[in-house]
Amino acid sequence: MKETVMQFGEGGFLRGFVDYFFKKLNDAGVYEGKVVVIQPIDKGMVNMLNDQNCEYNLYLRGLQNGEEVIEHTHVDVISRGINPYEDFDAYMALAENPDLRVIVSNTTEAGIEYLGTEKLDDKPAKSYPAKLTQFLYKRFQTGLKGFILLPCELIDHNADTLKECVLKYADLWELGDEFKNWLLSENDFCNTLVDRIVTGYPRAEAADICKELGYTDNLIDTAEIFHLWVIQGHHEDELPFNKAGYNIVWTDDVAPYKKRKVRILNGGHTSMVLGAYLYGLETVGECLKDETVSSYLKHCIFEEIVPTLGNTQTDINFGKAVLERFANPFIRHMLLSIALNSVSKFQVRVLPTILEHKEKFGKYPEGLVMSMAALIAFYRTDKANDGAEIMEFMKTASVEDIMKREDYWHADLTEMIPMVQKYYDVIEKDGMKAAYDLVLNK
Ligand SMILES: NC(=O)c1ccc[n+]([C@@H]2O[C@H](COP(=O)([O-])OP(=O)(O)OC[C@H]3O[C@@H](n4cnc5c(N)ncnc54)[C@H](O)[C@@H]3O)[C@@H](O)[C@H]2O)c1
Ligand SMILES: O=P(O)(O)OC[C@@H](O)[C@@H](O)[C@H](O)[C@H](O)CO
Repeated sequence: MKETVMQFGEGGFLRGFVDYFFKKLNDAGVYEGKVVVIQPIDKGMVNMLNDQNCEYNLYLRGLQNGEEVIEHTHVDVISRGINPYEDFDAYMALAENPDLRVIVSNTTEAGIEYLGTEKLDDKPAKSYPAKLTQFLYKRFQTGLKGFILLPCELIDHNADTLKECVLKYADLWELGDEFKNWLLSENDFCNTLVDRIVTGYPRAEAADICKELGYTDNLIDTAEIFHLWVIQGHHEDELPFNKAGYNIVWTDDVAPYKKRKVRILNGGHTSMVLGAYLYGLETVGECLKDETVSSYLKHCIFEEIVPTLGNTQTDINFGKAVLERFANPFIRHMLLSIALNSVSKFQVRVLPTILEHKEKFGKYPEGLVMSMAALIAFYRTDKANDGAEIMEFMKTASVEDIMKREDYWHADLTEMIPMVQKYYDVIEKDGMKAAYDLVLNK
């Protein structure tokens, strides 16, 4: 089968998300094309992929309407893996393939960067955008059609940032205006938002799974069933994921989807985990099983976050899906891992809801404000994990001084100090249970 998709990255996320969708597209008979995988950095796993004919088993596991569901897919949509550090020519030769049409990537939050130190004739250039520029320039020279680019990196405006980096390399390497015009007019850099928890290789269960399969698979992948891929652009005719039954949204603006996801899912996590840890729990699953903490989470999501967003049916449904996802018995998500860098997460994921709630309803939301007090109490413990300065300051500074750190919160929070102080005192004197009860009017 022809190769139509080039994928930068061979990690668990892309294999449990993008490759799964292309596999299902092919199976549904609405698309014909394989994915060729490029290893973005010199140390990687394309050899492992090639060693097993680029096939692997993916297990999607979770709750659907309260029932445990497991979906097993033997993914065979990847044609081959190329390591450009070992075979740069094979990588560049792909530019001459007229069938190649889509470029996807997940190079972590660090991958889309402009270094400015590489040369056009490096084999290959170091950063992902530089490698991509080498490739796109070759494509331009062939006179073939441009690409649909779907970066999956979890950074704001992922495609715009990638395009900016490529344009900078075009300037650095003096590739000319004609190339830059082609880049802008013949290629569509689509911002995307990806949402699926991919838990990767199931170390503890792998031996049993291989026994059942009857062969060794070193690249077994696991993920939740839920998926959402929002793509800013309109290529639904060429990539008819929806016809294959998947929740891929083509839109003119990815921003509202991102806001919903960050405020409800990530905001739900960040407002819950610090207090829940102080309360004595370890995982998100335990929180959902605990009556007090799950009531608190539901209160934050459905009484505070969702109403602030606008209380649309879509917001409510997303909130319900998040509860089911958090309760997924197959995922052991540690509170302390979510707690990493909570100060900046709180500023982006929770605080905007608190401030908008006050603006919209004239009062601060009790549950989320309490979570700020819990955050301060958590940073007094030795479990906090954040920048050195933040940890040192947060450990001993007064609630008032912490609230006044506009460099942390990017807002003036003076008005909120008495409320946060009240909850902080309750947590310190009577413990988390008392703070939860106060929020829930018990
Ligand atoms: N696992 C999830 O649930 C999930 C969900 C959504 C998004 N993500 C994001 O995906 C990323 C992790 O992906 P994964 O779970 O497949 O992990 P992984 O470690 O299996 O894969 C990481 C991939 O990124 C590449 N990479 C790493 N550093 C790079 C760099 N500096 N430049 C270019 N490429 C680089 C690696 O070569 C590899 O292909 C994280 O950034 C995470 O935020 C993960
Ligand atoms: O990955 P982080 O540390 O930025 O945030 C922790 C979680 O909120 C996050 O991993 C979610 O589970 C994920 O964003 C779901 O798509």
